[in-house]
Amino acid sequence: MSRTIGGGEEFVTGVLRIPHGKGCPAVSERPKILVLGVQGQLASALRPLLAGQSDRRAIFLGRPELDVADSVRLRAEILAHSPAVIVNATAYTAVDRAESEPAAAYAVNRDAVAVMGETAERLGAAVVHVSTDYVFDGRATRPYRESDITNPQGVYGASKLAGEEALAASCARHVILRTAWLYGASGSNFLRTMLRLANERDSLAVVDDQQGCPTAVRELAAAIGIIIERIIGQDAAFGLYHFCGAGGPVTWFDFASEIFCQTAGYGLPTPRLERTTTAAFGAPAPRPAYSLLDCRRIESVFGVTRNDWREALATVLAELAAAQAGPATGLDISKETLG
Ligand SMILES: NC(=O)C1=CN([C@@H]2O[C@H](COP(=O)(O)OP(=O)(O)OC[C@H]3O[C@@H](n4cnc5c(N)ncnc54)[C@H](OP(=O)(O)O)[C@@H]3O)[C@@H](O)[C@H]2O)C=CC1
Ligand SMILES: Cc1cn([C@H]2C[C@H](O)[C@@H](COP(=O)(O)OP(=O)(O)O[C@H]3O[C@@H](C)C(=O)[C@@H](O)[C@H]3O)O2)c(=O)[nH]c1=O
Repeated sequence: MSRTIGGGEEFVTGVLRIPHGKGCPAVSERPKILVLGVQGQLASALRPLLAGQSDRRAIFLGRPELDVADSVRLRAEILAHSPAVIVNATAYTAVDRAESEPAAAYAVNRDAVAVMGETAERLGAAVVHVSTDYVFDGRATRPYRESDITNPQGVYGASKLAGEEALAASCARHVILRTAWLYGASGSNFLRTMLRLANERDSLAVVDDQQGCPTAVRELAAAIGIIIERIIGQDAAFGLYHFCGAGGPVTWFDFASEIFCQTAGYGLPTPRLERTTTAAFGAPAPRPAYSLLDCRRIESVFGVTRNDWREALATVLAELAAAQAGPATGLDISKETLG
């Protein structure tokens, strides 16, 4: 099976082969980066980033061709590709659904990560893994540091913490990046949910008692790109890092307000926003009331810079507008495009 997805890259039975230019090292000599995950927010943001590196080979493997919960196949695929670096961009991210599907959440968020770690250790490969602010209980009064005690409140956060622990136990060289409130121009995220709901309703109630900071997925991908380079250059400090947008804390209500403030500039209708509470909203999964991440460690060790979340949002909206340019507004937020 062969089909083309975005930017002319060829997608062959689940393997995305990144084209390369002249004068590059032979294909077999280039360090291979195996990205697990194809369609998700992070995998989609990593694709153009890794495509720009002519001296690396990047392979994307994910559903439907590879189910990472199939541990036998996952192990076999990693061994067959024998990468220098594995980036795990798969996860079970349905926070509310995880409460009633814990086995499915743990299969992807813990067990698959354990297999990635064990297999990487056998190969001498490094693993870059992504985790979440939802490993914390939200009772802090200052940004969470990497050394702070975890205490997840829901199944999703608990399964992600179990994945962190499984990777650490594997003894593979690894970097775990905890991030928060990820969003981008594509995929399933709060920004796109807000734009879709604004198409359907005149008013929206949004919780104003959970504090954190939105993170543009393209910025997380850029940080991962820097970390991959340092790993390949044998210059990486492995371990646990926090990474989220700068300028927080804000609430989901603040995020929604800023979204509609900025999209008004594109001539889009602005729904009336009402503040609500987590209790009144009544989502099935508990979420931390405060989950701002202290990101000084990744800034100092890897030189990663972070943008103010409002500026990052403006960039993402411009990207969305460019990708979906409509003649009238420049930003097409029809139900069809937002899914
Ligand atoms: N989204 C967020 O707000 C946040 C995310 N994170 C973490 O960041 C990382 C990236 O998240 P993000 O890109 O947003 O997540 P997405 O939900 O956008 O993508 C996850 C991807 O994993 C794939 N996947 C799930 N189960 C399997 C499986 N069994 N086999 C193969 N692939 C599978 C999904 O495939 P399919 O498309 O087929 O479902 C999907 O493409 C995750 O580790 C997540 O926990 C951390 C903080 C915030
Ligand atoms: C759609 C909607 C949500 N909300 C609330 C529910 C929830 O408390 C908050 C965020 O809702 P969402 O369901 O979009 O986001 P949620 O699934 O909680 O997002 C989380 O995803 C996982 C994967 C993470 O790792 C976290 O960092 C975080 O980004 O906003 C409203 O108040 N009004 C609304 O109309």
